[in-house]
Formats: sequence, structure tokens, C-alpha cells
Amino acid sequence: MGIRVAVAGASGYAGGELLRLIAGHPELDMVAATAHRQAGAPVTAVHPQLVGLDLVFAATEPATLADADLVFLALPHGESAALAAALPETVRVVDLGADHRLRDAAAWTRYYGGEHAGTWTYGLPELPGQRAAIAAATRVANTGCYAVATTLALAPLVAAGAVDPADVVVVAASGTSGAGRAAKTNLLGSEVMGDLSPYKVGAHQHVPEIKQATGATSLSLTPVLAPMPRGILATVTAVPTGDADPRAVLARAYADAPFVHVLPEGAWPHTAATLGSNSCHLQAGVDVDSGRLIVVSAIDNLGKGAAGQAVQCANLMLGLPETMGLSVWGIAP
Ligand SMILES: NC(=O)C1=CN([C@@H]2O[C@H](COP(=O)(O)OP(=O)(O)OC[C@H]3O[C@@H](n4cnc5c(N)ncnc54)[C@H](OP(=O)(O)O)[C@@H]3O)[C@@H](O)[C@H]2O)C=CC1
Ligand SMILES: CC(=O)N[C@@H](CCC(=O)OP(=O)(O)O)C(=O)O
Repeated sequence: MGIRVAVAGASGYAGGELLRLIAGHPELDMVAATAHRQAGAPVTAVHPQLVGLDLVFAATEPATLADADLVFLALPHGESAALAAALPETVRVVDLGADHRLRDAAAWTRYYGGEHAGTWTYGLPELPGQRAAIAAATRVANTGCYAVATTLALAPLVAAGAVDPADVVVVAASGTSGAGRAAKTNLLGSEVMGDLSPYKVGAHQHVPEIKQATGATSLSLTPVLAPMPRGILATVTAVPTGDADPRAVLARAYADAPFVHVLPEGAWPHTAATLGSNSCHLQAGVDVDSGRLIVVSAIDNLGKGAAGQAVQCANLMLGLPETMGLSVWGIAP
């Protein structure tokens, strides 16, 4: 028997991707997969891609999860805190939701509503010092999907003093799985196919998370829903403060990061190249007219944006190689 793990919210999109990664992980053994409305259903009835995984969704109860060494929570916002508090301190927890990401309680209430549950170690290993912090933590708050794509593009430039932190603009397109399995109203194929539409304009919940993670002080984020199941392409622009080469700054920052790839000069990220992987692809340049620095970032929102990132954090928390059970390479076409 390897390390015992459980997934709460396993019937959702992020939960399904976690089950897939755990099933292929050499050291992790699944001891429970829980659901809400789907409790009692076979896993393969909800996730047919997991053919052969002979498990039935249990109800989401602390007693079902408490027996694991590590629990992944892939629940709607506001549902993680009470469940995590009911688990023994000895059980490590990675929360894929937003409940424990922000230090600013007022910002949490403004964007998510309700009372802030507290702040856990932020689950982005590529930030300076964060790999060691995650390895030492028993509770880790996994990143938001737009937040990880944007933060990986921006944080080294702010840290190097290469851009003005008070003038950052992000436009980011996401595949529909980013909204979760429960989202139906505007995601029916007939309405999404052949369409690009902005949403949460001027008030996206990942803005305070990105500011906290990067040190940006003013940031505009416009999300766009794209007619594809997976992937995020974030275009980040900022005003340079000097003549630092943005690509060189990023290449230095991620020289030892196994999942963050600064592409060869002239190659720009494609979401399709990251699908099924835990990778983030980056490229940087300068806008010849405005002089703004441009960084483009691509991830799989269910990979580096959610389940892959959660497994990377779990590997660190469990003392396993950071890359274990995760792919650097995407599937294509
Ligand atoms: N999708 C993505 O790309 C990303 C998602 N996340 C975060 O991960 C979490 C899960 O997201 P996602 O998988 O997309 O969402 P889904 O809507 O696809 O899945 C939600 C899961 O939570 C369960 N659930 C629903 N309501 C409750 C409840 N009241 N109590 C307990 N369980 C409940 C559902 O069970 P059932 O279906 O059986 O009712 C399902 O298993 C969210 O916090 C999300 O913000 C973070 C980054 C990216
Ligand atoms: C397409 C789409 O709707 N995407 C979601 C992303 C949700 C996500 O990343 O999760 P967290 O809220 O846990 O951070 C959104 O924009 O709200």
C-alpha cells in the first residue's frame, strides 16, 4: 500500500482530473472519492474516461476522508472550510477552491461573499521560497486558474523591478471546463460554439489573488469564455521601468522549474500544446508602438490550473519528487 489519498468533490471536472492523475501516480493510492448529488453512483458513470476505475462515489463526510494521509478538496467556494476543520491535523489537505487563498479577509468577502475562513500556504511552488513552504505545510491553498497563468507571467518581472506594478492589464481566454461541471446556463454547446464572450468584466475574483502573489498594486483582468473544453491563454501587458529583457528575466526565474517553459525566441504559446500536462508555456516581447512589455502564458486550466498543480503540491508535502505522476508534455493535436 502506498500513500493513502482521498478526493472530495471527485464528481466535478477538477475532481475527475485528480482521479486520473492519482490513478497513474506510482506512490498514491485512492482510498475514497466523494460526491454530493452523485454520491452512490459509480465513478465511471460520471467520468467515462476513467474506464476500469472500480469505485463508487461516497457521500462527502469527514469520517470518510479522515482515514487518508492526504485529502484533496475540489468543492465549490465556501464548502471547504468546515470540512477541513473537521479533519484531524495529521491529515494533510490541498484545497483546490478559493476559501484559503487570500490574506485579505475583506477582499475575500467582497469577491466571494460570506466570512473568510483563514489563510493557508499558497500552492504555487514556482514563487520564490514557496517550494520549501509547501513542503513544510500540512494545509495548502491551491491556485486559481487565471491566477496561476497570470502570476507565472508577471511575478518575476515585478520582483526584478522591470515593470510598473501599478499598471498591469490582462486579457485571458478560458475553456468552458473552467466554470465547472455545474455551470449550464451559458455553456450549452449551441451558445458557446462559434462565440467568444467576456464575463465578470471589471470584477473578477482572481484579481486580489494575483495582486497578492505578484506584488502588482493595480491590475485589470478581462476574462473571455472560449469555445473549447480546456485551456487558458493569458496576455499580460505592463509598462517597463528600464530596458530589462523580459524574456531573459523569465528564463532566469524558471531555469530550475520543471513545469514552466520559456519558449524559444519567436515561438508563442498555444493552449493546445499544454493540454493534459502540468506545464505552463511563456513568451515575452515588446509592443513596438506603445512600448509595453507583453507576456503570453498558456496552461491547461485542469492541469497547472487545478489538479496538476494540486498533485505537484501534494508531492512536495509528501516528500516525493515534485514531478512524480505528472506530465511535462501535452497531448496533440
Ligand atoms: N474547473 C477548473 O478549471 C478549476 C476549478 N477550481 C476550483 O476547484 C473546485 C471544484 O471546481 P470544478 O471541479 O470545476 O467544479 P464542479 O462543479 O465540476 O464540481 C464540484 C464538485 O463539488 C461537489 N459539490 C457541489 N455542491 C456541493 C456541496 N454543497 N457540498 C459538497 N460537495 C458539493 C460536486 O458534487 P456533485 O456533482 O456530486 O453534486 C462536485 O463533485 C472549485 O472551488 C473551483 O473553483 C480551481 C481552478 C480551476
Ligand atoms: C470559465 C470560468 O467560468 N472560469 C472560472 C474560473 C474558476 C476558477 O479558477 O476557480 P476558482 O474560482 O477556484 O479560482 C471563473 O472565471 O470564475
